[in-house]
Amino acid sequence: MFKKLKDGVNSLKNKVEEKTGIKKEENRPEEIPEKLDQEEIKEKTEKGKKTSLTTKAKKFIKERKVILDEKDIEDAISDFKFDLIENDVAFDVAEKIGEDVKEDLVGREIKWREDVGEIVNESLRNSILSIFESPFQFKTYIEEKEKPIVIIFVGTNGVGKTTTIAKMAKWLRDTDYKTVLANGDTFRAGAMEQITKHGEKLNLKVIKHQEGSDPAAVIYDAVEFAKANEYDIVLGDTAGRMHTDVNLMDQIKKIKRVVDPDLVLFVDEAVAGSDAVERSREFNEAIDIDASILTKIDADVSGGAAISVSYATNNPIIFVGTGQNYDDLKKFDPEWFVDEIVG
Ligand SMILES: Nc1nc2c(ncn2[C@@H]2O[C@H](COP(=O)(O)OP(=O)(O)OP(=O)(O)O)[C@@H](O)[C@H]2O)c(=O)[nH]1
Repeated sequence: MFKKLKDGVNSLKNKVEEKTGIKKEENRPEEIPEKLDQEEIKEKTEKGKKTSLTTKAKKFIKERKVILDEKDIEDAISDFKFDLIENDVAFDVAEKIGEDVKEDLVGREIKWREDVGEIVNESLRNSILSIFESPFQFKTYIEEKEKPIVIIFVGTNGVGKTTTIAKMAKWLRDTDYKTVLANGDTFRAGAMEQITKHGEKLNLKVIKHQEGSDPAAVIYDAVEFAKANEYDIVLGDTAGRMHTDVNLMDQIKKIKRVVDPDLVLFVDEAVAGSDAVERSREFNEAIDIDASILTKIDADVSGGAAISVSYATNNPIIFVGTGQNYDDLKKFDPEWFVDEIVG
């Protein structure tokens, strides 16, 4: 998973390693050579390696440590930012990560036995984890919040909103929360059928009105139903809409006004890459989302969208969709994500 991003990280590590002149552990001699082998320097220079590398190596062997300066890593960081952007990391996010890593590495004293790759890894880990940092925990929220909790799902067409609602509904049902579904997608005939089928399969109540009716009224009715029947959770589906469609964006604002949901969850597909990032920004601006869910992470995705959606909305990603079955919804774990990329 996330192979291309991993390649970018490895390339950054190799470049910084090369600049320090500190060899990878497996290539390192047991003891520090007393003096630099002049033949080796000559050979390296002749092969076209930069003089700065040999100077650095010479200095290192003499002093048994290297202090990284900006020019040592400038090019490597710049190439890395480019790799990030190529892998769906938004420009401002790539800038932030590049600057964080640079700030952390410049002036760093690296000693003989230290692993340069590991030092770069740590810098990257800290920078990416700081983007995902959030006090919000979905499970705790559901446990502690006054019931019924009303959650609406928003996003563009076909990204997996209804499927995600069904997956979440199953998990809530299995955790003994009384859950009702609301079909706020009155726009598309198939949508009603789709959510009704999920309701039947999961043995859950679905509140629906006829096609073309006001979606805000449907979800409002579901909330009233939940209150009257002591349900815990209302999951409201909404029609897929492009953030550029003013009328439909006005409609979702109305749903938010009328229903006053506890949580607005933005759903998008990880495969959409930078488009998902742009959409998350626009939806957040229009209706102030609380968290995101990225679907289709099981497809061959670059992974950059996860970092960028979180940064662009300043909100956590709480779940990822990992397939088309009911159990294919996993809690998003930033540590897992960073381990996948950085190793
Ligand atoms: N591989 C994979 N497919 C998914 C995932 N989530 C949803 N899908 C598939 O994506 C397609 C669209 O899903 P829907 O749930 O209908 O999407 P939607 O956002 O409700 O669509 P609209 O109602 O048109 O806006 C379906 O074929 C789903 O099975 C996932 O995590 N992985």
